[in-house]
Amino acid sequence: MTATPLPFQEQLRQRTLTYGTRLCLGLDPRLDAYRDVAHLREHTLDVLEACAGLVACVKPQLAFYEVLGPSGYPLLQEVCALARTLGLPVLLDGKRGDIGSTAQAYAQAWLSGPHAGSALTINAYLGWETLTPFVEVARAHGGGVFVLVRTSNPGSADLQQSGVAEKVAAQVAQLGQEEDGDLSCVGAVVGATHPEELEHFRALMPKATLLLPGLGAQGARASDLAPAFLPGGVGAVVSASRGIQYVQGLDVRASMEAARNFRNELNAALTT
Ligand SMILES: O=c1ccn([C@@H]2O[C@H](COP(=O)(O)O)[C@@H](O)[C@H]2O)c(=O)[nH]1
Repeated sequence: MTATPLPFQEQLRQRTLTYGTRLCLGLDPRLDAYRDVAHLREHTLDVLEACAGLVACVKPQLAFYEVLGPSGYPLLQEVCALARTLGLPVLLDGKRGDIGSTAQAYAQAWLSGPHAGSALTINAYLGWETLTPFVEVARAHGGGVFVLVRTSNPGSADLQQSGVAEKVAAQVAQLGQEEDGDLSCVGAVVGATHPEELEHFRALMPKATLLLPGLGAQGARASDLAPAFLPGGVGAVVSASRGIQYVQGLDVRASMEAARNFRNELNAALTT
C-alpha cells in the first residue's frame, strides 16, 4: 500500500517555505527546436535537472507531449518520474473538462494511480457538476485541481470579462469552504498578464492556490505579481515555459540562469 502524499497545495507551500521559490517550471518541449525526439527528450530532462533546485513545481503542458504521438506519453511519464525523484510536485496542464462520466475518466487518468499527488488544470465550461469528479479524486489522492478563471491570453476577455470569471471564482471559493485548513485542493488559474486584476481575484478566492502563467514570453513581469500571494508569500506559483526552456536557444545554463532570475525577481517583489 502506498502512503497518501501530502496534499498538493501543501507540497507547494512546503517547497516555497523550504526552498524560497514561487516559480513553476513549464516544460513544453517543441519538436521543431530539435533534431529528433531523442534530442528533445535529452534537452527537456536536462533543463528539468538543471532548474529543479530553483522551482516550486513543474508544469508539463500535455499538448506538447500528445503532439509527439506514440513517443509522447512515455516521455511525459519520464518527465513526471524525474520531477518526483527530484522532489518536485507535478502540475499537469491539460485543461480537461467534459460531461461527468467522462470527467471521471480524466480525473482517474491524471490524478490517481501513477499521478496521485499531482494536480491538473481543469475547465468549468460544462458546468459546476462536471468539476465534482476532479475534486473528489483530487481530495482522495492528495492531488489538486486548478480551475481556469481568468486566462493569460488576450482573447480571454471575450467570455471571461462578462462576469464569467467572477462566477467561476465564486464556485472555486465555495468548493474551498468545504475543506478544513487555510488552503484548499481547489486552486485557480489567473494570468500573470492581468496584474491589475490579481487583488480582485485573490480576494474572491481566499483559500485557492493561484497558478499565474504568462511570465517571460507573454510579457508578464514578476515585479507586478505580489497581490496574488497570501500573507507569508504563499498560495501562488508563477509559471514560465519558453522564457526558461528556450531563453537562449538550447543552452541549459541559460535556462538555469533565467529560472534563477525569475525566482529572485518574484522573491524581491514580495519583500518590497
Ligand atoms: O491562462 C493560461 C493557462 C495556461 N497557459 C499555459 O502556460 C504555458 C505558457 O507558456 P509560456 O511559454 O510561458 O508562454 C503554456 O503551456 C500555456 O498553454 C497559459 O499560457 N495561460
